Amino acid sequence: MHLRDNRFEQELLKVQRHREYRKKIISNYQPLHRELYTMHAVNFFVPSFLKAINDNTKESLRSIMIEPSPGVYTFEMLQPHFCELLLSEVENFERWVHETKFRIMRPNTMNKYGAVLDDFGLETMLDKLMEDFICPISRVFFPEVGGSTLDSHHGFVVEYGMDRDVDLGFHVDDSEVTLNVCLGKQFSGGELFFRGIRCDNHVHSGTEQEEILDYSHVPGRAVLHRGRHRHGARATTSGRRVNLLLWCRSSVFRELKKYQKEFSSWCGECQREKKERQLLAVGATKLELLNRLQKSTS
Ligand SMILES: O=C(O)CCC(=O)C(=O)O
Ligand SMILES: [Fe+2]
Repeated sequence: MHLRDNRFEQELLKVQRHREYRKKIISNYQPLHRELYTMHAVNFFVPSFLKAINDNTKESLRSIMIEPSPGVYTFEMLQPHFCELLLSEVENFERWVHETKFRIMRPNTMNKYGAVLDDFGLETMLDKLMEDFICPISRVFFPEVGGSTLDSHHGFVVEYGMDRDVDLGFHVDDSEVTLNVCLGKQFSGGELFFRGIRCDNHVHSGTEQEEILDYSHVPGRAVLHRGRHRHGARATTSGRRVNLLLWCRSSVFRELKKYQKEFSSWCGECQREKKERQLLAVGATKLELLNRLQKSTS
């Protein structure tokens, strides 16, 4: 068997196993707040957010946004009541996990706590959230990384506190666009820090002064950024912080990226290198012209 076939088989097996895992949870876990499992926009979102999405113009979306650093957008999004319900649903799920001793998968390798919302029945609702409420925004603000063609997601909550994860290391997300909304509860610390957008080749390169941003989470308030925007979360020093994360992906963008390797217009370092090459080229042309002028006048 070819290596490629083998890898394909393994991938298929993984998908099948995950499907079984999900089925097992969903057929055994009893949701506490059924109203969370289908999209009820009026109950979920604050009126300013709903209006901007309904108007669906660049201006209306801009009007609810703050952009504290290029490429990081924050806006009021979730109603306090929705945050409370989701927090209580997650607690209920965790109680069930504890009581049944079900071995759950964590959201990713960086977290010891937290839960994948897609795994216990919230996938359809989160798909709608991405399609109808995030895509209209990312289409306008992140078109160069597939913001208009988001077609799959990974939805989860992260939990920080003294008896949970404390902080989150510097990383990039496996997403084109990431939505991060604070659900509560009461906490201090836990700031998000950003350090500029980078492609695979430049992910470890230095940071420019203007790329540095520290953002303090506010319950109900969303942060939207490119997955390739380098970031991390500082220690939550007291209380408990829970955030909803939606890593949104575009298969179209991922396919296109394979054929467009040498220059990523969205990477800060690629842009700087391009500018430097242009400056060098301009300098060389000037020198050449000067040489010719000198020759013709001597
Ligand atoms: O804790 C946070 O707010 C950041 C979480 C995050 O960046 C992630 O899970 O990818
Ligand atoms: Fe992240």
